[in-house]
Amino acid sequence: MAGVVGRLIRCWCRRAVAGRSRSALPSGHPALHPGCCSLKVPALQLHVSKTAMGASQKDFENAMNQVKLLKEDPGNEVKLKLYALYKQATEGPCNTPKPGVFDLINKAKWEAWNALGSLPKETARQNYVDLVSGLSSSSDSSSQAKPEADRKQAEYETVVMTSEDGITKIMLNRPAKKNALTEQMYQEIMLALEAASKDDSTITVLTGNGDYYSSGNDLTNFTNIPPEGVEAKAKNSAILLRNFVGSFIDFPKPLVAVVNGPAVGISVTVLGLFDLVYATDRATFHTPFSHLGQTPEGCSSYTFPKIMGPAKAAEMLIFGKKLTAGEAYAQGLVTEVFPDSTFQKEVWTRLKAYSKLPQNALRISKQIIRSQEKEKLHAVNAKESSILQERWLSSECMNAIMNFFSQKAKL
Ligand SMILES: CCCCCC/C=C/C(=O)SCCNC(=O)CCNC(=O)[C@H](O)C(C)(C)COP(=O)(O)OP(=O)(O)OC[C@H]1O[C@@H](n2cnc3c(N)ncnc32)[C@H](O)[C@@H]1OP(=O)(O)O
Repeated sequence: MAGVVGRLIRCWCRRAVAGRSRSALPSGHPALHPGCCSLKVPALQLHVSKTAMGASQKDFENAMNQVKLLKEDPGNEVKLKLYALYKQATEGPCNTPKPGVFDLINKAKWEAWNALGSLPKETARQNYVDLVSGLSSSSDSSSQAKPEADRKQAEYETVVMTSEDGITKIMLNRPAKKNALTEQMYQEIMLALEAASKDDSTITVLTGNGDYYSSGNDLTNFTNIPPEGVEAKAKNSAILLRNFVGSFIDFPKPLVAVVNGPAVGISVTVLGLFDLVYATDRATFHTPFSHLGQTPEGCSSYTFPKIMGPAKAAEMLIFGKKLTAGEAYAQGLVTEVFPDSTFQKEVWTRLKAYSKLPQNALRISKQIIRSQEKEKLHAVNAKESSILQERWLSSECMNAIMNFFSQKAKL
């Protein structure tokens, strides 16, 4: 089914990007027209309410025009994201009924929009502008050489993305909150990964700013309950989680975690989807799911037993044992541990050398290794997300989160 949707979306979007339906364009946003698709859906006329734009209306309109000028097809995932961010920025949370199961294109569009949950309009608008600027800079870079300077890519609020020496670095940037992952941060990491997958870099790195790599899911994510209630919140969170982990499963380039400090929860479980995990000897690896009334995610219910054996995986994922960097290395979760004093220097020297290797050979080698299990990983991700959707409604989970905020029950 996904293949069918992919083909229909590619077809639907091709005409939009090629601008063949440009004449149907309302002033502003490109119409997304089904083009040659066998499945006929009305051309999407997106009208922008002036009041929805706010202060960055000019940037927003410029971004919409930039989409029409893109030299390269950014891929259907990105086009669905553009569509979703546009709707969120102009209409707010998804407010239409879910299309029928056979209405493949509109269902894919609806799911993309719905996955943004209660993302504020202003954030959606900014993310739209950032995504387009990332696309424009990468399509420009394919046509002209840029000095090998530190090129700051799209502006995000919770991550910093830079590209230099063939390496795109995505740095989690909420050090005061131990880089806890808010809903906005999940979205921005996905957007940054999408941009990194399309830019001219060879390797992509995820790291943290400050003394923590990441303390995992921001527990305040469970406190902003929308008017639709906790069930809707759990459902939207499960969609967001599945999309987030899916971004790592599908990432096409060598992906490296530079674990600069302690790592908790989902920031640990997705490590099984990275190609290299370099850690400072200060780092620890903690997956306290039972403690929080929750269950494993990030495909760790499958990857961790494969990496470290069922007994060690159970000790981490079921019983919440916190590993030192040395233990994580011994169990195969970490590729190499470095002394904290020389960690950054050693790791970046090594990565700069790796980034000089033939780009396509690196990418194709990764694909050979990862493609054998991609379908399985997506199935595991779907299962884990649906189980967590239930767990988040449990009293065990709600009590654990209240404990954290009332007594600051630290892990
Ligand atoms: C869309 C949903 C997807 C969900 C996917 C499922 C994911 C599951 C997980 O990731 S489970 C793991 C969740 N993480 C935690 O439970 C960690 C909670 N934090 C702590 O236990 C501690 O903060 C610590 C051990 C990480 C660090 O302790 P310490 O060194 O003493 O620092 P502070 O506690 O003072 O932290 C500074 C500041 O940051 C706030 N903070 C830290 N981590 C989180 C967090 N995960 N969520 C929310 N806030 C966090 C902490 O409250 C302090 O804030 P303050 O300065 O008091 O305002």
